[in-house]
Amino acid sequence: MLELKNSGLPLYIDEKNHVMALSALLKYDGFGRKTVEKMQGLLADEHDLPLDELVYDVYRGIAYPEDEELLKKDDYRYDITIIMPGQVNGECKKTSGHYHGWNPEKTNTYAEVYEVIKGTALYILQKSDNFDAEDPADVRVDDLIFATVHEGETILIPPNYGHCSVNIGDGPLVFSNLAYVPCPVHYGPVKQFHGMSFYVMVENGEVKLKANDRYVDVPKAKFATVKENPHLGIQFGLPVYESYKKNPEAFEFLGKPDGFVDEIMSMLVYHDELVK
Ligand SMILES: O=P(O)(O)OC[C@H]1O[C@](O)(CO)[C@@H](O)[C@@H]1O
Repeated sequence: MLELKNSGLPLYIDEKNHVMALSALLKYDGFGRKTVEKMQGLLADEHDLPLDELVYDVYRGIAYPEDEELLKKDDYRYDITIIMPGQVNGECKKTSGHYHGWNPEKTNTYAEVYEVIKGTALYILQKSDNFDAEDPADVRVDDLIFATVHEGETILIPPNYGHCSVNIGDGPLVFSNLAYVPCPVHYGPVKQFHGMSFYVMVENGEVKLKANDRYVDVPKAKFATVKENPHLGIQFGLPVYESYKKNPEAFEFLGKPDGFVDEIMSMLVYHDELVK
């Protein structure tokens, strides 16, 4: 068992099967598992799929019992996702991908915190102002960012961006999320197009992006890494769980995205090409 030290919590991963173990000091609400079978309709190449192969596990609602009241008051939830290593017909293992719903004012959709605890993540961020169009075929992508996040770093998923997490490392990808519980989650606009606007493949050992032709007029992709922002509670080396406990007010942007969009976007650092 390997301790997931970057989480700041007593969490462990079995190095053989990548299943997580939690200390009895922590409580958690439940566990969800996605196999290749459940990812059908979202993958780049669906010929001869290894249906039983594991893609990712999500452990929801992790907390120390004494922190439950704080999390409940703010309406936040702390979860851990483990995306397995490897590819499915050449495509890196990934989550389903979804868009968050609007805030009550319909000015912005909700943000989310993703902290990479182990491995390397590529987050596909695609902005769509009409992700909830009556006819999902009308959905257009207005901006596209591939953000690479390394172990020990954290990304804020900006409001208004659909997102999908991809494991581009050699081992398992373990990341936590701090999310606003009332946030609606929309899977339809991603499923309609059979995934996000690009698939992340491995060809001859190299990570390659493959356009999903079902989308039209996708803007030129941008490539990014991330930087810290202590004002929003994000300091690399300080686990998100601890940072939240120390200063819960810093995470106000989760439930109230208005007024934070530019600051969140400014945490992305742009590059000319995909960062590995
Ligand atoms: O399979 P789903 O529902 O898209 O969930 C995958 C991801 O979304 C989250 O629920 C949060 O956005 C994570 O816990 C998880 O990584």
